[in-house]
Order: sequence, then structure tokens, then C-alpha cells
Amino acid sequence: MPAHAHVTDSDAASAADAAATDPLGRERAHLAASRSALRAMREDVQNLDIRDVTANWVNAIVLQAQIDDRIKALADLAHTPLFFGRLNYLHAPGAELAEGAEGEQFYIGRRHVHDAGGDPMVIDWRAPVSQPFYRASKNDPQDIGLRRRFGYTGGELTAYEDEHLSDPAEAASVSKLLQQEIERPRVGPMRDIVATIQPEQDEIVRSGLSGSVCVQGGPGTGKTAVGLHRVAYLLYAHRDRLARTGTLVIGPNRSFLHYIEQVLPALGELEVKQATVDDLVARADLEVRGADAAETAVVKGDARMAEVLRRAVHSHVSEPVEPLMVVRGSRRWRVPAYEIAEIVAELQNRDIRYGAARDALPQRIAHAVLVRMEQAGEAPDDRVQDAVARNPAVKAVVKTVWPLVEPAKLVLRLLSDPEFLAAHADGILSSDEQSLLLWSKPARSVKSVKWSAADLVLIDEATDLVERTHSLGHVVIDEAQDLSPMQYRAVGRRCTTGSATVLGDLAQGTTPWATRSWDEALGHLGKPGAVLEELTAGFRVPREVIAYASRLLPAISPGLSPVSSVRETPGSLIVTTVDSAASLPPAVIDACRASLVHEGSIGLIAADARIPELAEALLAAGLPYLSPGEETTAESRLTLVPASLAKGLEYDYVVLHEPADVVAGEPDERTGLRRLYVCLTRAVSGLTLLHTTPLPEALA
Ligand SMILES: Nc1ncnc2c1ncn2[C@@H]1O[C@H](COP(=O)(O)OP(=O)(O)OP(=O)(O)O)[C@@H](O)[C@H]1O
Repeated sequence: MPAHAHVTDSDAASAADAAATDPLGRERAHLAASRSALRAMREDVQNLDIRDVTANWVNAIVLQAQIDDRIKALADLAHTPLFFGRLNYLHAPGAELAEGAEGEQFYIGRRHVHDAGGDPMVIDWRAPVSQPFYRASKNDPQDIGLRRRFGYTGGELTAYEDEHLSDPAEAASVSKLLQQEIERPRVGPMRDIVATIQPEQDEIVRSGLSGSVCVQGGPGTGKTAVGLHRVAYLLYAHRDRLARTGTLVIGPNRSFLHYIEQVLPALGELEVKQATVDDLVARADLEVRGADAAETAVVKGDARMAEVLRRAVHSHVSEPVEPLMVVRGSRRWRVPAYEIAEIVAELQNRDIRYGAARDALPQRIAHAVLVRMEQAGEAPDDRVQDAVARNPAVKAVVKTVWPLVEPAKLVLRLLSDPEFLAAHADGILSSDEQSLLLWSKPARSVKSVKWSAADLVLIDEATDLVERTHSLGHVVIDEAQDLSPMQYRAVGRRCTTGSATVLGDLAQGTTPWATRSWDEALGHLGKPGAVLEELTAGFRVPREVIAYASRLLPAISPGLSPVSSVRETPGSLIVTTVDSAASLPPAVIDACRASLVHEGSIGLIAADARIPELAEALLAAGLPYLSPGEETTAESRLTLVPASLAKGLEYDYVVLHEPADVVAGEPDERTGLRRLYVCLTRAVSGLTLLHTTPLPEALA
């Protein structure tokens, strides 16, 4: 850790001396004092003696864990500033906005810091009083006289930039510090953007918990960043509620989740779970060992499957044909079949799960018996009703009329038994679609099946028909455009009582079932009322590169507008034609070496099928490389990326190997071009494209 990361009290004193003369010195003094205050806050927590307040050891462990989390949340991160902005209001904002912080001047930072007297020294970026830092403008100054942005090197405050928003004489200007932040080289996992959230991003970040939001945005427009900051914001604004109900971030694969996993902890949020959709529907007792052909997976992921499953589950309920005879002591009580049928019909018409109705059935039948007992002059109480409900004769009726349904067995039967499938799919799926679903070799048992990922989603749907799925408070779905309708439903049932943030780009959909329209997708998710937002400013890809990649848009997603990049990096695109296939690998190695001369991360992206040979070439050339998801460090900066894993990731310099192969690696041309679009849009500073095979027409 560099020495400047720790400011001692004597440093604080000398900084205070400097304060009188220069403004930067004054700000440094405030930073030093804030650091001391944060340290004191941390020490207060560390020194807590919990022996007197905990009744037993379980209690003590729970409390200690909470304290440890609190200490972690109060850590002073050496390389990130404690505050990054300052607001001077023209008038002291009302108590509601300022949340106890008095005065007109506020420092905005990652977390709240207060002094020994409890007065705030740094205000959390999520507090209402911080909002104008992100939203105020010359046109709408929001009562702000001065907005100051700070520049840092490591943990050291090195610069500041002022905007006098309420001064009509001052012209609006582009922030250099913002530009520098956006252009800072990337090393290691994704970082937060808390100092530079843009107004249109901030509106999404701070939109309320009760509503769902869907964000369409091209590559690098900050969708992932916005989704993660939104979670942090919601946790701040609705801490108690979300602590109870839980939050979840869904991403496309492990390497992507690794890439983003540091962002929320850096914002002080340690409790948010991350998962893929496959994780959500996984079952400990069923392994995914199979894969579906694309056309089969399309049918399995189609929303019509939900109706097939619903019919199949409910087909287990049968019309009672026998009367019920309950023997208690010397008396026999008879309930005719038609009356049981009425009870069953009533339960079927109610909007409750199959399992809940099954659980209710014995009590309903018992009630019918009790009515007869009362008519006969007896005075049975609740205990009698419970006893009747447990009577073997009643249990036997329930078992035949409303049998248990095991979801995995049900799906197994649908996929192996043509007649059973037809009985529930006729009129919903064509016979061709039904044939696609059926396994060529019917399976014997749930354990022996080579379940596919799509099968698990079907089992999850069936499970929800039997028993309601637990709902979380908020779910963020990143790269949502790749979800099938059935996957949207699986996510949707995990936020039925909560809300969702859906992030995606229709042009980057590379699954055979990729989302065509957000309205449709939101319907499947069960959030048809979600607000649709669009982000169009690009923070990753340089203008030249995004313009080149956008030439593919008419073919892959007509109607979508190209991203307008905020990054002007002349010379960021190099397209090299290599004469022979044999010269390509050496040319690729040279391009990697040339990229490594620069600071930051390098991604060598190629069609999945080409990865082994490139790995060999890199090894032979003595260039060590990482796999996606492995953390880049200053020493190890080159990652070899299969095209199928490039989505959502970014590298300072990208070397793209043979675009035609990337296209050819997909089942159809449009998907191939979309995959290529993803690969072309991973670069922050420069893209070198090498090919021997002719480029796709739009790029030639
Ligand atoms: N306001 C901002 N200030 C600074 N950097 C930003 C800002 N918004 C986004 N970025 C940066 O731009 C890059 C792209 O952001 P992000 O990955 O969130 O985009 P995305 O829309 O999810 O992209 P993709 O569609 O490729 O997945 C990231 O490095 C992110 O930190």
C-alpha cells in the first residue's frame, strides 16, 4: 500500500496549515480530517464490547458477524477517494433533503463519514442532498452555486474543477476530469462509476423501488454499471425492506459475474447475491449433462410450454367416482362422490398452487363430514375435524383424486411419452414441435436423464405450479436479451412481489431465442408496466471503432440507433489483411505484443474453435495469457477470449482474430454478425482486426 494512502494525524495538522493559503490545500485538509474521522468510526466499532449485550453464543456470533461487516463497510480504500465532489447550495436545503446535515456545503463520497460530534463530513452519494451533483446543469442549477469535482491519483487529491451553475456569465463546459476518468486504463475487475454517473444514467439509478425499469442500450453505454449502482441506491433508500426480501443480480455466465463482483462491495454493499439463470433453476439432485439442438431448445424455451406444463400438472386431478366412507367409533359417515367433486372443482377454480390446493383438500372433505355429524346432533370441534382430515379413508381419496406431482418426473414423462405430450400439447404445439421435444431414447428415471439447461427451466416452471416460488425484493437482469421466454418467466417468479431492472441490447442477442421486443420480454417477466429507457451515449468504445461496428446494425437489428461515443481516440482502429493463413498466427502475436506496449488490459478475441491453436501460438511465443474471469493484474494483462464469452467484458486493447470465423461459428448469419458486433465493441482504446478470409460485406 503506498504511503499516501494513510494520512496520520500529524499529516492532518500540516494539511490544516496549508489550508489557509490555497484552496487545494483546504480540500486536502478536509480529506485528511475525513480519513481520521472514518478511522475513528471504524475504531468505535472495533472496540465494541459485545459481552454484556449478548445473551448466548449464537447471539454473539450473529452480532460479531454484523460488526465485522460494518468494519469492512467502513474500510478506507487506499486507491479510491473518500469524496469526489462538493456541492455548495445557494440556500441550506431543507431537513428532508439534507438528512440531518446542516449548512450549505457538502462533500459527496462513497459513504457517509461523520466527526466525533456526529456532524457529517462526507455525505453518501445516494443521499437526496447529493442528487444535484449528478443532475444539476446550467439549464437547471437546482439551487447549486458551485459544483466541484475532484481529481485523484491513487488516494491523493491532485486537482479540482469548478462549475458555477447559477452564474449566467460562465459558459457550460465539458469536464476534463470526467473525460480522464472515462479514459483511465482498465486493469483488474470492473470498477464503480460513482464519481461520474451521467444525468440520464442517474435517473435510472434513482428510480423508485416499486417500479420496474427496462434499459435498452448499445455496447458500452453503461447498462451494467447503471444496474449495479441502482442496486446500491435501492439498498440505501430501502435498506430494511430489502434486507428482509433480498436482492439479486443475474448475469450471463461465471466469468462475467467475476468481472463485476467487486463493484457493489466497493460501494459498501456486501450482501447482494449474484447468479446466472442456470444457477436459479439448478437442483441439487439433478445434474445438467445434456445439451439440446438449437431448434429443440427454442421450443423448450417458448412461453407456450408454460401452458403445456400447466395442463399436464392439472391433468393429475381426477373426478371422484366413489363416495367416501369415514368410520369413527360405532358410526359411519358417508359423503357422496358428487359432493367431493364439488369441493375439488371449487379448489380447481381458485387461484392457488396445485400443492396448496392438495394440502387444503383433506380439511375441506373433513368439513363435509363434520356438517353431517352436526346434522346428526353431534357437536364436533376443530380437533375432530383435524382427526377426520387425517383419517386413512380421507387420505386415500386425496391420493387418488389429487395425487402428488413430482415436477422432474412430470417433465420426464412429457419428453418421453408421445401420447402424454400430445394430450397436453395438442392445439398449443404443432406435431413437428412435439417431435422436437421428444427424446429419441425415452428415459427411465429422473436420475439417469441427461438433463439440459432448458429442461431445468421447465422443471422450475412445473415446480412453481405445484408450490409458489419465493420472491425477492429486487432483481437486476443483465444481458437480458439472451433469455428465452421461459427463462424470463423463471426470473419473473423470483420477483413477483418485488421489482426488476432489465438491462440489454437487442443487437447483441446471440441465442436462437433472443429477445425481439422488450414489450414482449417484459410480458414474459410479468412486468408489462415497466418503464422503457434508452441509453445512447457510449463510454467504452472509441468513436471510430463504434462507427465501424455500427455498420452491422442494419443487418442485425434494423431500427436501433448507433451509440454515440464520448471517446475521441484517433487511430483506434487498425484493420490488417494478412496474405496467407500461415502468416496469421505470427501477425496476431505481433499485434498482441504491440498492444502490450500500452498500459492496461489486452483481449485477444477469436472464434471458439480457434482458441486452442491460438493458445498454442501464445505459449510458443512466450506470451502468458489468462482466461476470461481470471483477474488481470499489472503483471498479467493478456486474456485469450473465446467469442462466446466476450459479452459484457472489456479490454483496453482488443486484437480480433479472423472475423469471418467468428461469424461462421454461429448457426446462422444474423447470429454470427451479432456475435461479431459484440466482439468488435469490447475495446476501450484500440481495436486491431486481423484477417485472411474476406470480411463480412458491411465491413469490407
Ligand atoms: N458515467 C460513466 N462514467 C465513467 N465510466 C462509465 C460511465 N458509464 C459507463 N462507464 C464505463 O463504460 C464502460 C462500459 O460500461 P458497461 O459495461 O456498464 O456498459 P454496457 O452497456 O453494460 O455494455 P455491454 O452492452 O457491452 O455489456 C465501463 O468501463 C464503465 O465503467
